[in-house]
This record gives sequence, structure tokens and C-alpha cells, in this order.
Amino acid sequence: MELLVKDLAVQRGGLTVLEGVSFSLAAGQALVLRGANGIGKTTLLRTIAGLQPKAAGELNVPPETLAYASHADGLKATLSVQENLRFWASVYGTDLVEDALQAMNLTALRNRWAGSLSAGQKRRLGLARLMVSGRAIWLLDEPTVSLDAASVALFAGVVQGHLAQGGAALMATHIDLGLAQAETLDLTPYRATAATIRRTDAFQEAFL
Ligand SMILES: Nc1ncnc2c1ncn2[C@@H]1O[C@H](COP(=O)(O)OP(=O)(O)OP(=O)(O)O)[C@@H](O)[C@H]1O
Repeated sequence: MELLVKDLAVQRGGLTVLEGVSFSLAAGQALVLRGANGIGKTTLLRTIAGLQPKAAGELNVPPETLAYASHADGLKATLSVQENLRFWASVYGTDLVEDALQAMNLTALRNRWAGSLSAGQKRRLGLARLMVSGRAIWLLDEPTVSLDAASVALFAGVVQGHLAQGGAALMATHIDLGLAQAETLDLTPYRATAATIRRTDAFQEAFL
């Protein structure tokens, strides 16, 4: 189980935003993506998750290993907390609903409609969904947005447990989760140059 990224270039709105990105992520590892707002962290995560095509380079994802938690929590507002998790457990074919409810401190809220949860509670449910997936590699885009300090600590513990069980995590976050194994990848050097962007424009004019 290893995610391999080599000389990857990613695009947003028809423009290359990052190029030459290389890293690997093995079992037990966490990698934190850093870089200024707009540098392309979300675009990189979406590309690795397979939601958009890469512009260039190599992307080697072991099959059926990824679970992606985006800014949107992917919740059904009219289903209860546990119904949401059961839905995803059936999609992924797992039996991890109770574990996830416990881990994200959602047992008291299990029968509440997801639409009635606070922003932080919704975020906790979105992260519980990730646990329910049973997938090894978690892709996390700003996972701690809306979380209070106690919930951040809870979540850090969940990620720690996931790594200890041989999982891996790739996350864009501006805060320090205090994960001992976490390494950092600053994307600043991989910002696409003006020359690359002009080439991309020329390509579009020529072929689109
Ligand atoms: N539809 C679009 N058309 C053109 N440019 C876009 C479009 N969507 C996003 N962008 C630009 O692409 C770049 C990368 O955006 P992305 O969301 O990946 O950045 P980010 O590093 O995740 O930012 P943040 O830290 O603010 O979440 C940004 O400069 C953004 O303005």
C-alpha cells in the first residue's frame, strides 16, 4: 500500500497551478500539504482522488484504498447521523458505524437529523464517514475547519490510531495536529511558472 506521485502537474480552470510535485506515502505515514491560499492544495487532493484528470506526470494509487473528505461533508440532511453512516457503510461494505460514532463523539447525536447539526458537529460526522469507509489512505482537505479545540484533539487521536493500524493520511491543513509521524510538503516551489501558464494557454488556443 503506497501512494506514489511523480512529477505531477495539476490544473484548475484550464490553467496549470502546480507542476513537478513528487512524493510517496506509505502505511503509517502522514503528509501535511502547506502553501498559501490558492496555491493548489485542493486541486492536488482532487486530482489524487480521481475527481479531475492530471495535467502531467505519474499518479500511482493502489485500487480501492482512497477515501476523500472535501470541504463539503457529503451528508444527507434529511437522514439521521447514524443513517448517514449506515448509508456509507453499505456503499463501502463495512461494519464500522458504531466505532465511528464512538470515535467522533457522536453517540448522543445518533438520532439527530444531519441537517440540524452545528457546523462542527457536521464536520465530525463528515470525518466519521471517512472512518466508516475502512479505506487505508485518507485525503483530507482542511479537516479541522469549524472544530473546537476538544474536537481537534479528538480528530488528531483518530488519525493517530489510523496510522498506527497501517493507514496513511494526506492532508491540507493550516493547523498543527501534533502528529509525531507527520511530515510536511511545502508546495510553494511547485507553483506553476508564468511560462507554463502561457504554454497552457497556447495549447488551448491551438487545440480547443
Ligand atoms: N474555476 C476556476 N477557474 C479558474 N481558476 C480557478 C477556478 N477554481 C479555482 N481556481 C484557482 O485555482 C487555484 C488553486 O485553487 P485551490 O482551491 O486548489 O487552492 P488551495 O491551495 O486549496 O487554496 P486554500 O488554501 O485557499 O483552500 C487558485 O488560485 C484558485 O483561485
